[in-house]
Amino acid sequence: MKQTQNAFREEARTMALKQHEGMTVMYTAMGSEWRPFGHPRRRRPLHSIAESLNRRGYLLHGPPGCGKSSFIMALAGELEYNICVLNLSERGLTDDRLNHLLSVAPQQSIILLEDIDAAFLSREDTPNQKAAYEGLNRVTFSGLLNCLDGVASTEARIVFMTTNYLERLDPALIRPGRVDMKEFVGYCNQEQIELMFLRFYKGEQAPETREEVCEIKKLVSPAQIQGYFMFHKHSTPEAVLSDVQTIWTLG
Ligand SMILES: Nc1ncnc2c1ncn2[C@@H]1O[C@H](COP(=O)(O)OP(=O)(O)OP(=O)(O)O)[C@@H](O)[C@H]1O
Repeated sequence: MKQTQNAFREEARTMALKQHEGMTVMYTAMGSEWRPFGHPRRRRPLHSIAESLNRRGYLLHGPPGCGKSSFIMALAGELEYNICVLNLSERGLTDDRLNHLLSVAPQQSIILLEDIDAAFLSREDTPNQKAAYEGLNRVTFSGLLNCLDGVASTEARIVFMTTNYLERLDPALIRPGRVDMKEFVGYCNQEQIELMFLRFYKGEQAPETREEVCEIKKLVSPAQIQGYFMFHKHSTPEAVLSDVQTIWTLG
């Protein structure tokens, strides 16, 4: 019986080794032994290190409701990637847990760190706030940087961060190598307003209403326009047209 078990184990080991041929397995120390950690990674030729310097992380910044998350959803759909969302402000998320989660995140996935500015204290916070913060079990800034550098070396993962406040981010977080592309996602321009109205109203009462919106010349987000559409789902064209000002006050 024992012999059969050993033979079976040996065969499983050989099969596992075969399966991971050409792959680099990562291990972590658990007590006194090493255990495989995360998914095996394809062996990395040296020249790929230089190549990958160009494709590590992306930062989308801009006012709320302008489409940062929607863009990432659409991109994931297009690439057939999954999205792993992480809230760094979550209580109990320590450096180790973050490191672990990033290592075992499914392959072909976008790691999305939302509202990255909210995860750390800014220099203006009071000593009281700092003390309260330090008492919590949380991710440290240097822990996050290490984790990000680790993810960057794995294949088939893309890191996206979003924030409403670019100016609150520490330059170390968004330096090239960690964030290689920063993109501002802002309020609607006239063309976008037109497109949204035309799509929603299929041309019916669209023209006058969108002209009204453009004429007001106030910044408007796609989320605000969408909220307005929802509010007026069953309204008459006259009501839609007479109520344009509420785009900025609804919700
Ligand atoms: N370009 C767009 N076209 C149509 N709808 C949009 C567009 N951008 C955003 N929306 C709609 O606005 C809502 C909010 O968008 P989203 O969550 O992507 O914004 P966000 O920039 O990520 O906001 P926040 O900074 O608050 O997280 C969603 O319901 C989305 O459908």
